[in-house]
Amino acid sequence: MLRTIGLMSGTSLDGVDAAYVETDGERVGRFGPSLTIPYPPALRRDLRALLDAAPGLHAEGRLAEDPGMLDCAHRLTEHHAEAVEKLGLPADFIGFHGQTILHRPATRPGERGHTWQIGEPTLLARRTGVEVVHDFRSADVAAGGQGAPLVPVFHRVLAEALPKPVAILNLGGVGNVTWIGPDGELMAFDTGPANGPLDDWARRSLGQDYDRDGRLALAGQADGAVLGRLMAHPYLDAPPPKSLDRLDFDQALRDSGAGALSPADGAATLAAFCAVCVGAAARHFPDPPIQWLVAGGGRRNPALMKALSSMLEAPVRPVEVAGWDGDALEAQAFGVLAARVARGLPLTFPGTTGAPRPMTGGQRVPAFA
Ligand SMILES: Nc1ncnc2c1ncn2[C@@H]1O[C@H](COP(=O)(O)OP(=O)(O)OP(=O)(O)O)[C@@H](O)[C@H]1O
Ligand SMILES: CC(=O)N[C@H]1[C@@H]2OC[C@@H](O2)[C@@H](O)[C@@H]1O[C@H](C)C(=O)O
Repeated sequence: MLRTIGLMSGTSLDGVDAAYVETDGERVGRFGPSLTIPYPPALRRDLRALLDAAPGLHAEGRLAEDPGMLDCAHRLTEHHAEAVEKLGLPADFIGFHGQTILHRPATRPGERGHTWQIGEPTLLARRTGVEVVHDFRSADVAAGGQGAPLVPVFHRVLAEALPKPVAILNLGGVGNVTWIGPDGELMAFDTGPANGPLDDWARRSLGQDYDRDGRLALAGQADGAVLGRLMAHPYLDAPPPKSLDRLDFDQALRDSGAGALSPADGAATLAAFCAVCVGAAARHFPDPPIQWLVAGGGRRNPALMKALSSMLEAPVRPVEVAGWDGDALEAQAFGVLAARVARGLPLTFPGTTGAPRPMTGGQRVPAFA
């Protein structure tokens, strides 16, 4: 077994999750401690500004040298190094996802896709003295895959003993789902917006980072007209494979008229829309799941969990019912993925990213003694 530390900083831009896992990439020997290092407010703000600017900078070919981007990459890497130091455990590999600032997979055959995760793997290897595995998505995108989601192969390891079919739903800034069939078949894709638009709404209407415990959403009513307009978005019916950039629905949300709703009704509508997207996702599965297991920060939002329960036919429960840690799951996944890279095992599959065949990926930066 390899001793790994997985590091994931998700689309919510709230910080970096770190988790220790002993694994050979195909099984987990032991989970160890995990922790989160929140990003300071200034870094969150700068990352958000970078996310907004990234499409324009990319189109002009200026993203790679953008001083703001380089500065953010450096600062967030320092927080990743701090997370590893705080865990304080010896490791053979670090799985370093980096911060996604732009995700544009190819939309048709022959088109060239792009996915950008920022961070300084060499700095991280120097600071920690541990070999760093990074750049998990670009080989898949270069081969015409979506480059996301990457966690499904880890979900399958976790769910080995569970009755199938089972659906594992991650509610981060964006939602993503893994359906696992009776023989371990995988179907995975991004469902739609999850906490991202809700967080933006809470920031605007409450001046808070998020709608804690869904209090605002629970006080409102979903608006049928706005919801109807959002439900017409072509992403929902599009067959998988498919994946999203954090801001892909921003224009549709602006056009939907949601901005004119009261704070509570707006939050209720966004929570309902997240659930509608998951309901639409379920229509793509080969067979209905026996249960839904929910990971990510959204499982802590009772408004989202309630909306999901009324939308879906099977029970919807946090992953903790299966004995997993819903806050550490994505970080753990990048430990397992680092081990898979080290062992030359595939990361992505036709059923997960639409890769043409099971694909290896990732790059390695050696440890500096
Ligand atoms: N108590 C809570 N009540 C309501 N929402 C919560 C609560 N705790 C966390 N959240 C939501 O969860 C979000 C963070 O989720 P998470 O850490 O899973 O996202 P992420 O990993 O950054 O995103 P992604 O999985 O898309 O990369 C917060 O921004 C917030 O919206
Ligand atoms: C491009 C990118 O960073 N995508 C993230 C994002 O956050 C959730 C969803 O969208 C998922 O597709 C992915 O993250 C997880 C870790 C994944 O690749 O499985």
